[in-house]
Amino acid sequence: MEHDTQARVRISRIAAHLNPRSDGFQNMEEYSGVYQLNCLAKGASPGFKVAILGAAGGIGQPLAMLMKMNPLVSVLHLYDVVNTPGVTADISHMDTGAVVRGFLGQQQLEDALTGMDLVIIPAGVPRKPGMTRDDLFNINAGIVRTLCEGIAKCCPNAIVNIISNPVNSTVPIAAEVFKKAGTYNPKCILGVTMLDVVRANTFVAEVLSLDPREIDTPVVGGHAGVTILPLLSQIKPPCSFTQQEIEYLTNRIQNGGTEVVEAKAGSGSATLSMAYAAVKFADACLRGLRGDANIIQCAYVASEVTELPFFASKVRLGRAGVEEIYPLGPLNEYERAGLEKAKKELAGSIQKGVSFVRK
Ligand SMILES: NC(=O)C1=CN([C@@H]2O[C@H](COP(=O)(O)OP(=O)(O)OC[C@H]3O[C@@H](n4cnc5c(N)ncnc54)[C@H](O)[C@@H]3O)[C@@H](O)[C@H]2O)C=CC1
Ligand SMILES: O=C([O-])CC(=O)C(=O)O
Repeated sequence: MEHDTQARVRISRIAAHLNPRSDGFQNMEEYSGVYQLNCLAKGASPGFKVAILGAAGGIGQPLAMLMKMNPLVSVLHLYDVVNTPGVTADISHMDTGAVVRGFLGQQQLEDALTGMDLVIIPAGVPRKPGMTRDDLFNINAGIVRTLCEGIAKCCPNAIVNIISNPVNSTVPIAAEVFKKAGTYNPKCILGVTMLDVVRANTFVAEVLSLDPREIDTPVVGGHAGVTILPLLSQIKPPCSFTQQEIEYLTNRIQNGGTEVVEAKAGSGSATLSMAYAAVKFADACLRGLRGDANIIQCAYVASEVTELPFFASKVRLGRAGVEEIYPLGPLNEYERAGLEKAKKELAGSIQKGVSFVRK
């Protein structure tokens, strides 16, 4: 009995230390037992602190699970406006190093963000068949703005990975929010276009009967329709295609998201492949933060590669976030024509995002 009481006191102290405002959970009474035991079971291992905003969603849940498995993560904060107690309790039982804490609702956003090194944002509504990514703007623009206001206040130096669509506009929205707050660092805000690269590698490997893990396809521009521009002429190792294969691959990569939206027939868009891509990208950001050399990925960032203020291209990730942005390299005629189409659409999406915050 005596022993039990002492153990309980010790557990509460550790829980309070790890999450001093844990009483914010709406269902904390039922939840606290699970949470506190979890905290006692694990100590924080050395590594990075990562928050996922939208952690209870279709992308958020598998993303949270995969980040819990990442040895570079010591603390994982799961934030959403619904269901985080359940998701947190569930994921916290995984016997990996990261300590998991859940945060529910706007009043806990600041606690979720304080001290974070990397913030990943998959919050917002997904597409249904017949919609474009831009059709999500009206709802998702406001969500991303609010979340970025929190980041600008609580962890202005964190690297931010933006998944919420339309990425072509939500990244400019984030930049404007940070500018308003006086904490804008263009090296830290990255639109996640990794799924386009993942798809490109998969589809190219299918066409050439190769292992997708051996293929590295740069995909530049943005993340919607014609703004997704795969540079098949620059694949490593070099590959050659017929014109018919080039057109098939470009079209399939540009419409990969729609392919999934239609197959899911109203129940959402890509979640599992997106979580995989998001973790691949987040892991690259963390390895960059750790100081690993030569971490190069495609991302949609503030850029001078074209005349547009934002553009996706290969970037080198490091301790400061985006440390170098690579030029597009030599394009063939087909890619040059694609670039012109991409830039035209991107210009409008960027302007729409900027005006949303400035208005
Ligand atoms: N960048 C990319 O390559 C991709 C982007 N996406 C986008 O990711 C977003 C999320 O997709 P899913 O996870 O499938 O949607 P979902 O609807 O399954 O999950 C979204 C989650 O966001 C949460 N949420 C809503 N408002 C919030 C707020 N203010 N703060 C925190 N959380 C909030 C919801 O409660 C929900 O749990 C969509 O906008 C989708 O278009 C999806 C696939 C690929
Ligand atoms: O297509 C969508 O709406 C989701 C997305 O961005 C993708 O799967 O690439």
